[in-house]
Amino acid sequence: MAIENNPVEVFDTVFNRNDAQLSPRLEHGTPEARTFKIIVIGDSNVGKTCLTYRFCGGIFLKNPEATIGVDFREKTLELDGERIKLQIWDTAGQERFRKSMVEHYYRNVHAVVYVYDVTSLASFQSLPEWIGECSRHSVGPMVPRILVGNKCDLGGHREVATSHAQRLADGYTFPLFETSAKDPAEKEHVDAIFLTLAYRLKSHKPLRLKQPIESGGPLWYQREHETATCQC
Ligand SMILES: Nc1nc2c(ncn2[C@@H]2O[C@H](COP(=O)(O)OP(=O)(O)OP(=O)(O)O)[C@@H](O)[C@H]2O)c(=O)[nH]1
Ligand SMILES: [Mg+2]
Repeated sequence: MAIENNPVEVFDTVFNRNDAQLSPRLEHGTPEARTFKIIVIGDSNVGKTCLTYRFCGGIFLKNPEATIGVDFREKTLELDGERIKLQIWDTAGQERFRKSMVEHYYRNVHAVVYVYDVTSLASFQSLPEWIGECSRHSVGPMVPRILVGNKCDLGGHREVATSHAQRLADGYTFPLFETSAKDPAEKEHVDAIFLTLAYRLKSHKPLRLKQPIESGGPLWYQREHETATCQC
């Protein structure tokens, strides 16, 4: 769902719920899934919308419009018998379309996907800026993050070598994925990005709130074991 006009107003009206309700929950005795908020960020045109569409809907969007504010997509997975709902926030890369939404993006976020375009050195060079924006919005070090190089199907136009990206990822200790939202053969790799996060999140239990949710403070998690099999 695209947010247009006044993004914040529409956001509040359409979703009619506050960020506290987006925090992970498992209501015992009910089939409700624990819900985790994942934000997808990076420069405009790197393919954030196409990647999230490929994961949630299984298709490649040929002519997506630039995202205005944020689009929400959800996917529920069953991992080791537990239902996990990923609420994916596909954010706008263009500054003018994200200004009024930025606080919403980062509030109570559980995981972050940073996307760059392997055929655009500029989009890769922007990554420290995006990572810095997360820190400025109090996204803590325990929040799982993944670096994704998209548009690998355009191999002949590549401007960012895998080794170069790997060095950056290693420096931040983020996993690196290179893939293509366009190439149907890459669907499994696209899924792997979000499954990796789902497994990481699944093994996290809410530890305590350093600040009350109402004040916009981050949630912090205690890592437990990671699980090994997927039944999604
Ligand atoms: N060749 C190729 N093109 C892609 C791929 N993913 C996205 N595109 C194209 O790249 C363009 C931008 O894709 P979007 O998904 O809209 O990019 P975005 O990051 O969401 O852009 P903003 O919403 O403006 O932040 C579109 O023309 C897509 O068709 C890919 O894997 N390969
Ligand atoms: Mg988009």
